[in-house]
Amino acid sequence: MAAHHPRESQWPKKELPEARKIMKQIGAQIPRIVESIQVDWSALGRVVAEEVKSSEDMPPVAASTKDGYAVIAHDGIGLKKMVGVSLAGNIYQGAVEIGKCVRISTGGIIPEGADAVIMREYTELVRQDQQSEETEIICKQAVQVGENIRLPGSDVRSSDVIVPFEAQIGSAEFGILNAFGIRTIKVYKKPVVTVISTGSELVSPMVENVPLGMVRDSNAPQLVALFKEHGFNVIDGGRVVDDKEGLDKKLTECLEHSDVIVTTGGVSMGEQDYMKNALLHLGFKIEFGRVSMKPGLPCTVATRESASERKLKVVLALPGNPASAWVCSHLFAVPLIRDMSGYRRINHTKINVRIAQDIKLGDRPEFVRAFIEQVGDEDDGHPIAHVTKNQISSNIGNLVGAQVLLELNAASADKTVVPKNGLVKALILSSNGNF
Ligand SMILES: Nc1nc2c(c(=O)[nH]1)N[C@H]1C(S)=C(S)[C@@H](COP(=O)(O)OP(=O)(O)OC[C@H]3O[C@@H](n4cnc5c(N)ncnc54)[C@H](O)[C@@H]3O)O[C@H]1N2
Ligand code: MOO
Repeated sequence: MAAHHPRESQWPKKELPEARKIMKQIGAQIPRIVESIQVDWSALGRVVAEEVKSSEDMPPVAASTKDGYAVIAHDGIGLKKMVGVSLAGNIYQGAVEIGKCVRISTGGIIPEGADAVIMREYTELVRQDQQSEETEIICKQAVQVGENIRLPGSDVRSSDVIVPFEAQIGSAEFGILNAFGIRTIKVYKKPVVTVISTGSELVSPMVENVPLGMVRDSNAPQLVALFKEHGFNVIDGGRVVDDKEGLDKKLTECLEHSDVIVTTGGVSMGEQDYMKNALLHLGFKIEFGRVSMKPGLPCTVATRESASERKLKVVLALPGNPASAWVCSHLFAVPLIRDMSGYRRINHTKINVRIAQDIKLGDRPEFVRAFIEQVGDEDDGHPIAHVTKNQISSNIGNLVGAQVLLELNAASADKTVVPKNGLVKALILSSNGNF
């Protein structure tokens, strides 16, 4: 059987920029879906599909920005009789007149007649009653009209935009939506992503004594976790053995409820690598079947038209090596899913870093896992990056602690090494939705 197995890949190697362009084109073909949700914790991280406007002024009335006394500015320094208190949540109903004041707390409503607040620190207590309530104070400093007062609408005016179209709901947006009592909001619906591990050697991570030749499935937990970190709607689709019928069945089953499927394993040259054929058999178009990058050479992406609201199903069939699956997920799956979820910025932020050691360049562009030294180089401000453990793509240890992916070119005739302290581009592996 193996003798008939091809000795060369039929899939042309795409250059990385071309593969990225194809991913963008796929994203552009998929319509974004709008849904209405409650403004509760589940709204965090969602992308807003409408411009949210305020319905009222904030603050609604003039309020104090300091703890002190509401006074009339031109009344000047000297003795003031205290006629009442205006605490946050407790309105003083009377009015302030010349020679009088009202004790006020930060956020308290400015009483009628008053046009300034003098801070407590610039006053002196003269008299108090038997209940220790202040009755007379001296203002030791003059105040200007409007001093320590927030005017109505000085924060937000009625009909101002409070959360812009396509903003992501983070703590600040969540806060302002709550400040205005907005209970429902239109957001982009998250695509459903299913992760499937393929491989006849795989056993559950729960297995204590793994038989020789078998391995615990770590790709599915790793990728489900990565997608959860990004706030995606992800399902663990389980494992399937390397077998044509089994793969067909599993993919067909998962396609029913998924917009995107991410599989690992079975995409290279092995005699049991059926994934590409399974996709072709299910009517998918292979958009690319190899990418000139390390790790991730056999990274495969396929699409098929669908009658669903997204109009297109996408399968990212990633290599089984743990580092390859993880890096390809960052580079291809995360930006596509972010795109489908309505994010404006879908790619990782790139920064320049200095490398802490010589790095030998390979025959393909390479994404090297690295961490950033806490204290940057104070001479020029570039963070210093240290490569994590042995970078071989079958290793899993090099992913632990990785904060950036160093983006290195392939070696050329005149450049085979990036020397220590050399500057290289690095992708920040933040799961922060703002990227
Ligand atoms: N003759 C060639 N051989 C290989 C080539 C090639 O071009 N010609 N490419 C190599 C590259 S590059 C990669 S990457 C791997 C990818 O192979 P597959 O995607 O077919 O992956 P598998 O063979 O199924 O598995 C590879 C490796 O990863 C382990 N694995 C798989 N799934 C999991 C999982 N869910 N959890 C943990 N570990 C997993 C698997 O046991 C294998 O050790 O192919 C090279 N070969
Ligand atoms: O490209 Mo593979 O992912 O190097 O081992």
